[in-house]
Amino acid sequence: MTTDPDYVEQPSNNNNHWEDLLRRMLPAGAPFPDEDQLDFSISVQYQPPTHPYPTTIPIPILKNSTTFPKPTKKIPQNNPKFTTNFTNSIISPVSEQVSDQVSDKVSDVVSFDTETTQEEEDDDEDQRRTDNDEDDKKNTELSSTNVNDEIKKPKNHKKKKVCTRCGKGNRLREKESCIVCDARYCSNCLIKSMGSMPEGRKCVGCIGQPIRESRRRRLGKCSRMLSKVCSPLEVRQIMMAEKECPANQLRPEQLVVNGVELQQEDLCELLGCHVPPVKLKPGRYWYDKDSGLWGQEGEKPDRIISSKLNVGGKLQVDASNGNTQVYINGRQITKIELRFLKLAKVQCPQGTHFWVYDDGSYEEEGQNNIKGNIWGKASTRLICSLFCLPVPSEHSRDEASTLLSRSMPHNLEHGRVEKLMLFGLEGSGTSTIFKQVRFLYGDKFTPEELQNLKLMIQSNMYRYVSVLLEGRERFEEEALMEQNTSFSGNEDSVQGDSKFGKSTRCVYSLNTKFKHFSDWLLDILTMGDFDNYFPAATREYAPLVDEIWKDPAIQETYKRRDELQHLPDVAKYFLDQAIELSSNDYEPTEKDILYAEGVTPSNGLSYLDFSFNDRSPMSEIHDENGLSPLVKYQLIRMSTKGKPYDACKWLDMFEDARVVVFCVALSDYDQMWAHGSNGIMENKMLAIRDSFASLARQPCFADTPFVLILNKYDVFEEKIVRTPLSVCEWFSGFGPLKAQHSQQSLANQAYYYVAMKFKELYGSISGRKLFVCQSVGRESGSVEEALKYIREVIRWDEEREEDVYGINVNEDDDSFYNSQFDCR
Ligand SMILES: Nc1nc2c(ncn2[C@@H]2O[C@H](COP(=O)(O)OP(=O)(O)OP(=O)(O)O)[C@@H](O)[C@H]2O)c(=O)[nH]1
Ligand SMILES: [Mg+2]
Repeated sequence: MTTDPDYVEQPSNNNNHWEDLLRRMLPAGAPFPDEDQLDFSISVQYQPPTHPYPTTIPIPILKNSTTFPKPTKKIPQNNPKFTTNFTNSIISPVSEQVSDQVSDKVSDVVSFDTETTQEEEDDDEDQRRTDNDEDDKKNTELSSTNVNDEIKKPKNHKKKKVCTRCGKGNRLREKESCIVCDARYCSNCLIKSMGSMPEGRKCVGCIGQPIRESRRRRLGKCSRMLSKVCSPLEVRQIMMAEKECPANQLRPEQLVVNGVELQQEDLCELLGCHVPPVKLKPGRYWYDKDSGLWGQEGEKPDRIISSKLNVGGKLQVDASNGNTQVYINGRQITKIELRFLKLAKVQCPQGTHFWVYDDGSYEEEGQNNIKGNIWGKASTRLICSLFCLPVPSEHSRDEASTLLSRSMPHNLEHGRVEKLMLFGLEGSGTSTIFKQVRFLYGDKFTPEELQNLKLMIQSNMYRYVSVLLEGRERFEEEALMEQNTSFSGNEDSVQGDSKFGKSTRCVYSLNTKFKHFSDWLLDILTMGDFDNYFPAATREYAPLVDEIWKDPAIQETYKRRDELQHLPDVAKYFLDQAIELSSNDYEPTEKDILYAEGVTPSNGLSYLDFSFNDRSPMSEIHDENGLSPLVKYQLIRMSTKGKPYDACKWLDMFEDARVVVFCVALSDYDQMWAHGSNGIMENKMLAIRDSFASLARQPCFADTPFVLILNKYDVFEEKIVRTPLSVCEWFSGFGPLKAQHSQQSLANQAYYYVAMKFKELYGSISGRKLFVCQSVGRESGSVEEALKYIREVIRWDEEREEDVYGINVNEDDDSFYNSQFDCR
């Protein structure tokens, strides 16, 4: 491919430039893809050999192209354009012919760049003209209905992508838009049109005017374009002004509390109290003055604010639309609250009327007898937070007053937590990914945790030995039986006792000196006494374990590990270092912890708070000191041990999850799995497919983006050359292109095929796009890339939401296209 030196510098000067470049990347004769058909929802990881920081980026799928994708393309290392995360990325056009092998349906799923119709364009013209009115109307109507249903996506947004001031640029170029009138400006015109931005991103003529409500959620959130145009200090000042200047604040008439519209003094009281409802949007709310519970009208409580505020009307019995016949301070509570109360062991038969005070103490109405404190136990606070019910912080008042006493109330933004739900069938690697996230971004392991991990690792070691010893017994029996049935009287052919013409030894026969230990260990396991001895006796038997592990009979047994249930491949890793792991001063390394089984519960919930600590332009904006990122994440791992998600009654507690991540071990396509209560064996990938489908059908995740992690790519790559993908009947249509034989390219094709099968399935269930990335759970870099991909998906989803209002600034797309430009 030829290089055009001008193009990197001035891509925006020529609207067709990217097309030229793209055309050059396509094989001769391939039809040129329509930009609306680009699909970023499959990610590949590429690790260039000489680059220190590999990156995952989404690959655009170019529909209607006629050739199979070339898997990767390199970006020149010395390209000055790439100083961001994407420096080391690759991007390649991927023909959706792969998907055509699967079905055309996928192309029908909703994408961010939806096709437009004339009717919709006309509608949109009207829409735009009346948009401000509509915002206002909405504010007065204070509707809480789904915005997606309410407002059509503006269909002339291609026109809008052009800079309002200079008229230049195409839809792929970044724009920043005015938070009042939505006029868009390119980087050259931004400062000229918005000046010093004393009220944030507003055209000079819009200063003083109220913002569009649809922009409220993004107030104070910097875009990449702004951070390129202004210095970090300026960005901080502009963002602070945007969030805090009076013109951009809510107006009292936009809020109705307990059926009564607020007055200015009510709003002041509400926002000025110790614990105000942060990030308040226009709407109708209910407020329980006695407990401080606060929620949207018709919804469960959303937060706990200061009690006893004199705002709004009287709390109505049906304020939260509950139907449980249990009442708190006169309000009929919702099902979720009732479930929580039951878990918190509060007796609440139907008809109970509770009186709950702002410190959490409660009593039954009329009994004058405090029965306890609802939020008293740490465990109930945890359940509460997992159920998305508000939790009063013991220090909430202190915290809030400290925050308020600081000059920067935007610190409240620290409260933003995005929940990432991680699901996957047993063996998919969710546990490993969870641990990797903790190593990458979470808290360090405390000495106590390390001590527990050490004991767990030591116990596990004895479990592995016992599985091997048990398997050895079985194999020995089988081998001897076989030898004896084929015994033809030739006594020389067998070793051992030939007195009765029977062989008594074979490759699985254990050295007699281990016999006693072996019998004892298997006995205590059978009797359920294992935990009484281990890990306490670890050190005592460690030399023996070491010897047994090296014994040829055990090594022979290990060779047949595929036939041994409950023997993970990490057994070798730990048994190889049995002596070291048993010493007194052994401390688990990161790798030991990563490989250790049982660190996260394999049945139930675990959660982990983290934030990205990378400081690239792709990462979130940071606080005023530039130290900690403002967006926090909570990774919630939910393991159901194969139980169908339909049977998980707790799932709807996570309806506010920001993204659902489903992890699949790609290498499971040839594995068998006992399914259902009858234990019938079936291909594991079919079980995974059904499990994934059942999750995708959950109404609570109907609006949540889904990311599929295709994990264990390393094992897959190695396996695919030996075992065809089509051993799984779901993948029987896979026909790899003959021209590409290499292991990598075969694995790559198979990866896309599997991804498209899942996308097709998800599309048919939800009508939406599934995002897919690959990973190797044991490699931290790979998990890091998968996480960044998930973060991008969240951003896209945010922008999609905004696009519904016609304010998509399309920043991310631009970066990807830029990356693509450089694939020469
Ligand atoms: N080779 C390879 N092994 C992996 C990968 N991801 C996880 N593993 C291993 O696969 C095994 C199963 O992974 P786990 O992390 O236990 O996943 P899980 O079974 O979903 O989680 P649990 O239910 O807690 O057991 C472990 O031995 C991991 O070390 C990977 O990408 N490549
Ligand atoms: Mg496991």
